[in-house]
Amino acid sequence: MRTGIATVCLSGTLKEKMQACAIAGFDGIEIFEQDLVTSPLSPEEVRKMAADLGLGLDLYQPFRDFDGVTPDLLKANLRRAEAKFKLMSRLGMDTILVCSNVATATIDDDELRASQLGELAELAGDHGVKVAYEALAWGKYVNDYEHAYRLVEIVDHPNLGTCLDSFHILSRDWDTAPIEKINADKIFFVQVADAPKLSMDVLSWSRHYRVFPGEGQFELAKFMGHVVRAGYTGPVSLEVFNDVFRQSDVERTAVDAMRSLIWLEEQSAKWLESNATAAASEQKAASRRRYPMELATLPKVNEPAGFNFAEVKADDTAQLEKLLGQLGFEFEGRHRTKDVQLWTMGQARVIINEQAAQHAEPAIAALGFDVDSPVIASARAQQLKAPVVARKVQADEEVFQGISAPDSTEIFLCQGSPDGTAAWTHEFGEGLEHPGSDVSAVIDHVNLAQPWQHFDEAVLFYTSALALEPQPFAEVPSPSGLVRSQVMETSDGSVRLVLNLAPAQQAQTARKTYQEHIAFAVDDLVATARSAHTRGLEFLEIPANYYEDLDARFELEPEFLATLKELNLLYDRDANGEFLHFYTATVGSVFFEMVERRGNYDGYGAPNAPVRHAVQYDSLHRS
Ligand SMILES: O=C(O)c1ccc(O)c(O)c1
Ligand SMILES: [Mg+2]
Repeated sequence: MRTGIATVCLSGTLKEKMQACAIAGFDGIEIFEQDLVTSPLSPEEVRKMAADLGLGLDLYQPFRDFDGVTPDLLKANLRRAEAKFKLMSRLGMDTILVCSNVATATIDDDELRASQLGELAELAGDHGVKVAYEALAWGKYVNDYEHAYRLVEIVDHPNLGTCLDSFHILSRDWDTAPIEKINADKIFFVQVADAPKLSMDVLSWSRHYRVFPGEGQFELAKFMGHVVRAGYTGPVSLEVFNDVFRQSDVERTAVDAMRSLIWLEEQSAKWLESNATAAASEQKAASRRRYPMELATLPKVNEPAGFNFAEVKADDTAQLEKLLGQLGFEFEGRHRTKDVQLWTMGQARVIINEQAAQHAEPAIAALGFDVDSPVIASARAQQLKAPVVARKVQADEEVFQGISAPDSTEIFLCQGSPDGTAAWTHEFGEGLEHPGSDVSAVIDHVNLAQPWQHFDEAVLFYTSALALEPQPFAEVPSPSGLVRSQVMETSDGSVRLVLNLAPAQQAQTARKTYQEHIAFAVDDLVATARSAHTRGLEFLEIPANYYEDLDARFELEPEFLATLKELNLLYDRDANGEFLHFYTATVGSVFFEMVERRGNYDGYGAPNAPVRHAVQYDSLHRS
């Protein structure tokens, strides 16, 4: 698959964008007109730079408001087009995108449109240019890709084809299956963009909220499957208008973009395999290469089976040790060569890492996941351009395959075991065989705060590298704004990550006010809370108003309600079951949560999240 990206996706100057695209490994780019017009580089210099960087200049765009106009306007439009064709010849480019008219079209007549597009194609032919006609979702008369293609068919000129843009097609819910009926020679270009499902006008949605494939909710693998089945072999190019990407680090965004295409390519191949038509499978039997477009695959991974460990890091670890002890964790010993400690409760393993920078406040530093094969999982992550984390190991020590997540949490791919134990624990203390007390406890979920400019990147990272499934995002009210919250989990819930986006105001204060937490699931939360209370644990104090509201909503047994209130426990219930939980006070940027899931409760106590945010906000501003 030939990969591409439109310069409009990225921040910076045209030169910076082109360099970043080359570093990220794109085959070609779409030059967005604005980027050229505002560049100090001459067209010849751009052409040379692209050649030097090994980047194809695959599409010049956009050319707006051409068709369905009065004769006067047509004349002016053809003149304008010719100027661009001449420019393209200096750039060494041969394909231009012409969008359906949104502003100046006054005549809704396909015959007229076809004759005008025919004139454009003829002129383009004189300059060796190919016109890719694209139906914008908000086009005045042409806003449907099948309509745009009908016009291309009517004109029937070698220099006129169509451009398929997933956003314009999927935002309008157009059926993608008819793409297969399009003559592949007439598909001059394919653009891909994902988006969250939002209910708003489609123009604003397109201009501000597009994201890279895998970061939104569109069925892009299916879209691409139909494109591949149509026989298309040209560039598959990202065209993502996004306010955040346009102000983020250009090289990093380009890598995120490339990751999305590598992942989409694999997903498209997968979609084709599981949606093979009878004809296609016969063809498959006949030859291994079923379609003209070759789709690369990746090392395959299953979703992780569980958390292997969580690691918190601090310069002064005393507070962390105290908290874990009060929660009922046992200190299992120090590592034989590294300055790290192992604490366990049942199968929940927490590493306290003392190798932090001076004065570094406690923070979540790493997460380990149980995978079938750490080597295969690591190979996959690296092919998806995840940065590798280097860890020093001595002889006889478990070699951890590590990658760095977008928020720089280190992710370790560990060998899972059927009984939930971890092979590396013997490196601690006196050579523990199977540490862990007789209580049953596991890591239930981990909640990570994401910097605003890396949230979408994180969703794609965990989806593509770890095979976690993103759930629809929610917005949780907090005293300093709505917190965007997105759950990423395995189908059986054995790994649950919650990504939270701190309100911008919080990210801007000098003090690191965002908080992250690790939640442990136990069988008897009330008993766990009572023991923790006896050991002097400082609970997050829940306001009395909360318990009144709880009673109003759930009509709880008075005794049970009194216990919840006494122990600062939170409660939720839905059709599947019940959820009890409590939070500790925060040390540095970390706090812990203890939960008990009853029945098949599958959530996170979302109705209680605003209470937690408010209490934490209050305690921060009091201290
Ligand atoms: O938002 C626009 O105007 C616009 C321009 C060119 C495109 O290819 C597109 O998909 C949208
Ligand atoms: Mg487009």
